[in-house]
Amino acid sequence: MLKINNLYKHFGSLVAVNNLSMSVNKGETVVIMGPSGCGKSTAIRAINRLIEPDGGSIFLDGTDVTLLSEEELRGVRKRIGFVFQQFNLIGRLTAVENVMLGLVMDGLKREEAYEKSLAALQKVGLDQVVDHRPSQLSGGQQQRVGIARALAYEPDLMLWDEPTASLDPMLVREVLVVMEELARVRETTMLVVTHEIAFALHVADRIVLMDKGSIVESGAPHRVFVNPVSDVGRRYKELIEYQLNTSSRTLAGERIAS
Ligand SMILES: Nc1ncnc2c1ncn2[C@@H]1O[C@H](COP(=O)(O)OP(=O)(O)OP(=O)(O)O)[C@@H](O)[C@H]1O
Repeated sequence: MLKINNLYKHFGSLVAVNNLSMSVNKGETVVIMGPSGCGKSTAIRAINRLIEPDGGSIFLDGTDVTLLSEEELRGVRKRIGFVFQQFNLIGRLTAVENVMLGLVMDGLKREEAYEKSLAALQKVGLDQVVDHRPSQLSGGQQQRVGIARALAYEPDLMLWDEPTASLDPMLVREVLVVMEELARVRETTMLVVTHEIAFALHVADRIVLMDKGSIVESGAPHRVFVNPVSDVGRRYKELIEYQLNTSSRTLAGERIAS
């Protein structure tokens, strides 16, 4: 479905993505993780050329998107759903109107756009609030509208760039549950940039770890986090062990201060 070869991107003297090669098979959920600033967002944004790569190729179903004209790219972008950290909803439109907007602008009849949008909102569990405006929705619900907006296109590939990063921690779970369900159904191939370790451990088919613009290791979550071969992998392993250990000690009633 997606094959990236030797992707390269620099900003002035800073090399943000260096010789990155990876692939995602149809129906797979692949999670990219790594320290802040290691190039995850740059890499994922290069796939639909929100960021123009400086080198390498990106094949989506055999088509190299780096070679497409602006018009051809518009067609390909419809097959790629993108969920950002910011929801970017339009405040004066209702949830369903926010989802419909792109479809109508792309020439779909209003009724058809409405039906598709309702179905997408149902998939993210928002069928009860389709007429609410963003200000009437929680952050988690707003992000689910953002997800529905991408799903309404029935994309072949969904790209997620830290979809929970701007959410109140109490609302993160509801978005992760929606993502988990989409991964489970496997209609959509997913490439996810996230710092949510539990999601990566539980849901990813494969983890890709980056550091300083390059992939330092990749593999099944259990292998990467239990037997890491990179410094970044070992740091994640330590973090998981710390979180598990402190959570279980606290649940057992053991606390530093009482
Ligand atoms: N438009 C830009 N102009 C200049 N430098 C940029 C630009 N976008 C990103 N960078 C730099 O490129 C590097 C990679 O950034 P990127 O956002 O891809 O990292 P990231 O791994 O997604 O980080 P985070 O986890 O904090 O979101 C960083 O050093 C960043 O400051």
